[in-house]
Amino acid sequence: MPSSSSVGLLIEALPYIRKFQGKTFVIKYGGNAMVDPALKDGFARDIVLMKLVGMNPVVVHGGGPQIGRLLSRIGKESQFVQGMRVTDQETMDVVEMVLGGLVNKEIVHLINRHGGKAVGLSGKDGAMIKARKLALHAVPGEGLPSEIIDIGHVGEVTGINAELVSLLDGGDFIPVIAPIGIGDDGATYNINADLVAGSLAATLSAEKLLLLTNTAGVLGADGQLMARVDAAHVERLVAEGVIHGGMLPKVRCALDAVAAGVGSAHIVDGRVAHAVLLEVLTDDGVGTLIHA
Ligand SMILES: Nc1ncnc2c1ncn2[C@@H]1O[C@H](COP(=O)(O)OP(=O)(O)O)[C@@H](O)[C@H]1O
Ligand SMILES: CC(=O)N[C@@H](CCC(=O)OP(=O)(O)O)C(=O)O
Repeated sequence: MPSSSSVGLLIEALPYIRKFQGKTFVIKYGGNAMVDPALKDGFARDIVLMKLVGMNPVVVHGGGPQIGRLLSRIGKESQFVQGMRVTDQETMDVVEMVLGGLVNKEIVHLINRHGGKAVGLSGKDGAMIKARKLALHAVPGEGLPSEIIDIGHVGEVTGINAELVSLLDGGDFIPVIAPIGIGDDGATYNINADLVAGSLAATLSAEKLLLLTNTAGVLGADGQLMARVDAAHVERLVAEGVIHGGMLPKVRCALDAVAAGVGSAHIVDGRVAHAVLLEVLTDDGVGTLIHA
């Protein structure tokens, strides 16, 4: 017998389930949030439940730590500039193997084991993610000499062909996407998963963009969680160095997504059990809301 408190939770979820019928949610599952087997199971069940009650979850995954582990096994150090992995040709091969292979299939398998119908794709499938070489600009105070920094085969999204994603959504499938892009020149690009999630959310006019990571959300100068933050405040925190590293692409893509019409963007603590459902189906959101 469910207790009255679990019935209360279901009743709390009801208006959200009605409001979000048929709506698309882009959920970025960061490599740092894929730590504990119970949490991973919880994530998969959240996604399956969303689909069963009529929403369209689209998963974009990272896998930075998993890439780093394989690189170190072949004797290669990981190096990051502004949260982006410096990617030579050998690193690009490892990135494609780990993201398109291991991590993608692990998530697909998890979702399917919990009763979903997940299909794994990389940006090469259906020519989905078009990219060009990222022009990374030096941030003041970083001590780097040139205006534009060359970090190798790192890409930025130039276009998304979401036809395949829409087809899968319509057919009851759950797309699980690895952030690999293709250039006009045929080159393969390593793209930060946050940036792919943001662009995909904008292309699909998503209701929400959720970025699951390993912090409570965006922390301010005092180290406290910020419940909401806007564009001007983000730029101040970046200039002060309070937002740095892996949080930079997150806040930037979240701002771009809301500016492009995505309903809302949230940076969410993936270490909290069922963080996705807590954000989507309850009155108290978790993490930081990024608004224009
Ligand atoms: N202001 C900030 N608030 C929270 N985290 C921050 C902030 N600035 C930098 N970070 C860093 O960003 C990290 C999240 O980015 P990243 O490691 O790339 O995660 P993911 O693998 O989930 O994409 C945090 O663990 C933290 O170290
Ligand atoms: C260019 C770049 O940095 N690409 C990332 C792609 C994976 C990713 O984004 O993983 P997380 O979300 O787990 O950090 C990388 O090589 O690590």
